[in-house]
Amino acid sequence: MIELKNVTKKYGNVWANKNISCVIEQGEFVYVVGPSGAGKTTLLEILSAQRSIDSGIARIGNIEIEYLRNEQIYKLRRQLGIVSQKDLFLPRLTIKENMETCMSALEIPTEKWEERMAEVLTSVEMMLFIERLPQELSVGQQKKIAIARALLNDPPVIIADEPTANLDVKSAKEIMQIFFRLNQMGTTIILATHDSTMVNSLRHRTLELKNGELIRDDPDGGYSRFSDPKDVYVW
Ligand SMILES: Nc1ncnc2c1ncn2[C@@H]1O[C@H](COP(=O)(O)OP(=O)(O)OP(=O)(O)O)[C@@H](O)[C@H]1O
Repeated sequence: MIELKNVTKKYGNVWANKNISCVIEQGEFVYVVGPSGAGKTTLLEILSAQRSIDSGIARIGNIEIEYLRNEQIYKLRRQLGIVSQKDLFLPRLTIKENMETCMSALEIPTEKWEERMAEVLTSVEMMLFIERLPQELSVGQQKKIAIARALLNDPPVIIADEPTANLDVKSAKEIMQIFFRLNQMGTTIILATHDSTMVNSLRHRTLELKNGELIRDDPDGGYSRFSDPKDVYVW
């Protein structure tokens, strides 16, 4: 379970997150929506222990994020799958070498590397691309690799920040199918997006932020109460 109680984060005079409270249970699929600058990335960074908070309480499991010492933060992050807005790959290393670097950091035993890498890359249909350099892949393919990398430690929770940004509809659907499949297998998914059509098409609980405040926590989902019901993708 993830729990936020009156969480606040300010940058100077800007309330990036203001008094946010919510509980996310294991196995939920939650969209985080809102206009640019609403505080989505800040919220996801708090949930993944990448950002400190000014006040309130943020808990992942029974771990209180604010009071973590450094090595505990490192341990906690290793239990989360994080897909950031900008996926950082080591540009001179192949996908295989990038994955190996990550598995080394995660302290996965070397004898398990090949099997683990094949498992996660096959799950996103990218096994054929392991000898390529990151820049030799399309944006959508890089995103799939980023998801595969986030799966290496088999995390119970995946936090993804706009994973379909800058993708065409077909690629966006493919990426979302991966998240839906993972969720069906029990993984908690917390996913920030601007894609109102996606949020309306496959409805899940939706947290809507505006000016740093949580203005809607809707278990029935949908981008907005006022959104056009015809505004959906055909799957
Ligand atoms: N490191 C920072 N320093 C100063 N202000 C910041 C910083 N990070 C975010 N902000 C400000 O906090 C507010 C929330 O930003 P955040 O990136 O969380 O929004 P967002 O909803 O993710 O936006 P987008 O959809 O454009 O990615 C914005 O006003 C932003 O300018």
